[in-house]
Amino acid sequence: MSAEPLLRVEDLKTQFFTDAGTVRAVDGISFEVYEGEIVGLVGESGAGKSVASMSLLRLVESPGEIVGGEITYKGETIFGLEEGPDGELHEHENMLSNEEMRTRIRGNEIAVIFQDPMESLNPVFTVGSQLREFIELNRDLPNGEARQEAIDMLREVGIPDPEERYEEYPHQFSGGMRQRVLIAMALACEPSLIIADEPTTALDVTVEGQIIDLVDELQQKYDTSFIWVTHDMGVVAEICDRVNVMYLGEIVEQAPVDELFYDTKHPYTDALLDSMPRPDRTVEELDPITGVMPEAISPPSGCRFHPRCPDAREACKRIHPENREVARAEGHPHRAACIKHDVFGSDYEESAPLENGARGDQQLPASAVDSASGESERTDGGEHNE
Ligand SMILES: Nc1ncnc2c1ncn2[C@@H]1O[C@H](COP(=O)(O)OP(=O)(O)OP(=O)(O)O)[C@@H](O)[C@H]1O
Ligand code: NI
Repeated sequence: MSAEPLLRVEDLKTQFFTDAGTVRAVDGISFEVYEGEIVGLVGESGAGKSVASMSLLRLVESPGEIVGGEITYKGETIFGLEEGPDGELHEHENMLSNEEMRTRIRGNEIAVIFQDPMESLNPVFTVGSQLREFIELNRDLPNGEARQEAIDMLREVGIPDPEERYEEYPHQFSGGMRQRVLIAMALACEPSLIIADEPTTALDVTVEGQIIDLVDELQQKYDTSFIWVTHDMGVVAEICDRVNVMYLGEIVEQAPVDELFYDTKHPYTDALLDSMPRPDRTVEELDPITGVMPEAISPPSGCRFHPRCPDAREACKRIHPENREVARAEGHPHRAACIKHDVFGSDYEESAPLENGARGDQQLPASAVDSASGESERTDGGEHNE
């Protein structure tokens, strides 16, 4: 890609320091978002999708903390650590201040839409007044114009009779309509990037479809980029241009959406796709993923997916693969963190297969806190091929 990405995330790590140990919720993820793209973050519950999203806005709360990596947005440093002369890690000197994040970035540059609109809407104020106040706070509009702008925005997101609905309270709106209000609010400051964290998960399929169509339409009109968080591969297929598949705090596969679906490179992505209802398969053919995702507090050694992976071999218990480019498609890398691919140059081929599936659940004991980086060989020592 020649153009600079809007957002670049490099080796981002976010951890929660709990009594039970360190939760490696986001454990070294890297991805980019280019202008006008809808980029998916997909994975099972607990994969780290929401923590990753909150990290991008620097909204992680104690006992959580971003402990490593770099987040760059339009060339500015949202987060960055660098080694000082004393050998310790320090925040970049040009890292945006909390004040700048609050006044300049959040809402204005990067907006967020959550799953539950009632968390973002105050039940005691009318929808219109909340939208108007938000516009007043964030945009420099002459008196009275914010109201009109709010009504226009409600119309824009497909709310019928916006003048009347302006005066109504959130509980008078259906779930889908409330989600439209949040989209209006997110769009109100014309941000360049919107992070949508499972915004349609609570809605029924028909309403979900309508919201997705709306977002598609608005995205084309305003050329806004999106990070779309979901556990649903069907939604990914509908809306995303490129996709990041997350498993236990890591991105295990990254590719343009068609490439991901038709030339899948990671067994976890395969499993997600097999468990998804599709028009070309009957319900009986659905194949739920075996086992449960282990805790981020004690990830398995080697490849974190190996205890559930149908392709796992002995080497997978030992080698912790980084997300490495295995192909290119549509001018973008197709990356996968799986040593069965030749570019890893591992002994996968010669290694003995593991009998997964038959063995059920093979989680490591909880005492193995932090075992992942301590005991595994990593593949990311030097030979990057990008
Ligand atoms: N406040 C917290 N304290 C401790 N651990 C946390 C906290 N918040 C999140 N985690 C842990 O971080 C990991 C990632 O959680 P996250 O909410 O990002 O998952 P997710 O992919 O968004 O899942 P879901 O689909 O359920 O929303 C999980 O192991 C979770 O238990
Ligand atoms: Ni989440």
